Amino acid sequence: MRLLSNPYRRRWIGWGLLVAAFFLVSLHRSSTAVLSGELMRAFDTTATSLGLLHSSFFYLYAAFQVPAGLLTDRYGARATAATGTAVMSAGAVAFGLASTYSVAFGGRVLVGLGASVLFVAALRFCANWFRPDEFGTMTGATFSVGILGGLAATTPLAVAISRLGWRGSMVGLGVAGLAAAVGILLVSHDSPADAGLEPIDDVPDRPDVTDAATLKRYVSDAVREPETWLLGIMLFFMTGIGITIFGLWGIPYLVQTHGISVTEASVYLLVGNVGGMIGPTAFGWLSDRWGQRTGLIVFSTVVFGLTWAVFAAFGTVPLFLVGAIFLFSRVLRGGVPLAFTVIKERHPEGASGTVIGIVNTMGWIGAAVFPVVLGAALDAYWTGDTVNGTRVYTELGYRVAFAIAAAAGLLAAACAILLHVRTRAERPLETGTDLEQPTD
Ligand SMILES: N[C@@H](Cc1c[nH]cn1)C(=O)NCC(=O)O
Repeated sequence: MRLLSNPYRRRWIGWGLLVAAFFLVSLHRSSTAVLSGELMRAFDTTATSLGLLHSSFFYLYAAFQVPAGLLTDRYGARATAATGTAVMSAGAVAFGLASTYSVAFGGRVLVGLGASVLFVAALRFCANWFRPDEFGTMTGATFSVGILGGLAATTPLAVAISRLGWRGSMVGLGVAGLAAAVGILLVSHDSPADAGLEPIDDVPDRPDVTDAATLKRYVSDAVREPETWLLGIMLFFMTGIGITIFGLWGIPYLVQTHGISVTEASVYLLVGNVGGMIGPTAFGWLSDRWGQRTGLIVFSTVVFGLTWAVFAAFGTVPLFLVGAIFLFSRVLRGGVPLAFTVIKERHPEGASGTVIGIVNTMGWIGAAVFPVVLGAALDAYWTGDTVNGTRVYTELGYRVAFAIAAAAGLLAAACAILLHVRTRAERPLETGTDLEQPTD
């Protein structure tokens, strides 16, 4: 019981439940790769209808980031996250039990809708329970849990499917999500005061909820601020290219240019994702210690652009270097989630969810756009070769795709540098005070 009545312990349990639900979001988001064969057999789908089932999640997720932020600020992180987790989990159960494609599609739509609130709600919770000089670490740690959820959608999900079947696995994830929803409702209160607890030292007393008229003003203030667009455009490139290469074209590139198996290729992506888990938490922690945000974002965007420039320049990079580059570049890219910390710190406390939702939207629009852009580049250099009906792309095609990724990285770096220069004159993060200040 002391666990729940001590605000310093309670905040970790509340956050743990929220990120457990966010872990499920990431798992569902990436699950179609492993589920695809089963779904084709169960519903006799074409590649197009399977693609629709997969991509509908991303479109819904992107479209609902702003409403998710508004709901979180208006009704609180607890109510919004518990409802979202329950909707997502009911969708997973419906998906697992579906007897037709339409029911499965409806279930997947519910999963996407419910899932869309959890990242924003988890960060809004952190804004109310953690000090400003802890928020960078919490942003990074939340992001890292997202990467872990994506990892769970690979071999662990495949093992679960082989033991429980795809339907049993989906229903199981749904039941786990419903349990998380109940836990969030019981424990993840909007603030220490809302939970009836003593305040936490140096955590400013924040409004649990914001009224609708004030929220409208916050949205118009945010969209008029150039920094919002610089952060959003930077995330558009970074999330878009990252998700496209690590979620889609990375495996075909390794298989087709190095002649290795899909299983072997997936090990290199796994190594990259391990880096992707370490980087955000490490950079968040460093950022809080150093009182530095935008300089770290600049560093990460430059490393990102240079990484893809290496692949664009050399095409077939030796495999040991591929592993090393994937690992280190993903670690060093860990400064990017600080974008959410920066936007939160530029606006009033009651707008945290809304402004985080606004910039996150742009990242996920990138994730919808770049698979098509890089796919078109590969198709443009395709020479007509196929193996077992699958297109085999040329090394030149991959180099052009990587050159686009490098150019996207440079544009992201330009946004980050501009942001850094514009915000340099503002006061640095004051640690240990009850004031939140714009950083850098
Ligand atoms: N972990 C990220 C998603 C991501 C980016 N690159 C690979 N995965 C994340 O948490 N993004 C925010 C969200 O809304 O999921």
